[in-house]
Amino acid sequence: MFEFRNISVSYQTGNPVIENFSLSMKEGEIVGIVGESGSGKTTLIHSAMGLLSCGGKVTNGKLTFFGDSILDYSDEQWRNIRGKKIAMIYQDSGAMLNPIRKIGSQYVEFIRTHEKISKKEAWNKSMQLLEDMMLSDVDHVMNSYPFQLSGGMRQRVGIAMAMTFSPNLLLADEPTSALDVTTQAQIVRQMKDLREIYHTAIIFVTHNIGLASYIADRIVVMKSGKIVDTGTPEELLNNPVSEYTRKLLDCVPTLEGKRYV
Ligand SMILES: Nc1ncnc2c1ncn2[C@@H]1O[C@H](COP(=O)(O)OP(=O)(O)OP(=O)(O)O)[C@@H](O)[C@H]1O
Repeated sequence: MFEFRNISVSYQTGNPVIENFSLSMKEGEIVGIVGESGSGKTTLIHSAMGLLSCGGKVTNGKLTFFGDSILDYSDEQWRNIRGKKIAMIYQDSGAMLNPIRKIGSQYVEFIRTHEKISKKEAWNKSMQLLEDMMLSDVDHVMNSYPFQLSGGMRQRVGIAMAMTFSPNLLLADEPTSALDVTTQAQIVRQMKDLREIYHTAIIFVTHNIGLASYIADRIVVMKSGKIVDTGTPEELLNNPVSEYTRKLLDCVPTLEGKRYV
């Protein structure tokens, strides 16, 4: 469905920050990308969204979406897939919301820029998606300003908006790291449920290999822009190839020899 084939990425400053990275995503698959700060995780998912900043460029390799080479896409082609077929959520997706407009009016406008439906239909669709994210009292949420919601509620709104058009691929950049552990656990569980409802594939970027093991079908460990390990959570937990993965695993708490991820 989506493939990074042997890609390298550089910024204007020179040396590649990602080198020969390959990953092929299946429909509905969740892949966790794990690595320390600066390993290239955000650069990788920005490249998949056509959003590399500051002169960042894919200098080698191919990115394909259902067989189409997206590196050759025009602005118009990008507009048709970005937000609709490939969506993204951030550490604080609420920060993307306009602080002086209520959630409902922003959500309705967002839907109507991509789909020709009435305001009422867009309102009802927003309410349904917020309910899918387990937000209670969605009327209240729709009539609130972003600052009137908690961080966890804003993040749920951001995820609901990203899921609006049942994207084929959701790029999630540390989507829960700004939240307390209880909210983090609830949202990760809900993201797994969303995959069941919408069959969306998810690339879940995180520093936390324990969290990746919980949510992902497959984990890719990155260090300095390169893949150093890959496998199912079970394979990586029981049989890590690289020393770096072993060090990440050492940070996961154990009790009587059992690792608690
Ligand atoms: N706009 C930019 N211009 C130049 N170099 C950049 C730019 N953005 C990132 N880099 C460099 O690319 C490398 C990878 O950064 P990136 O943000 O992708 O890593 P990351 O794994 O997502 O880190 P973090 O977990 O801290 O978000 C780093 O060496 C960083 O300094």
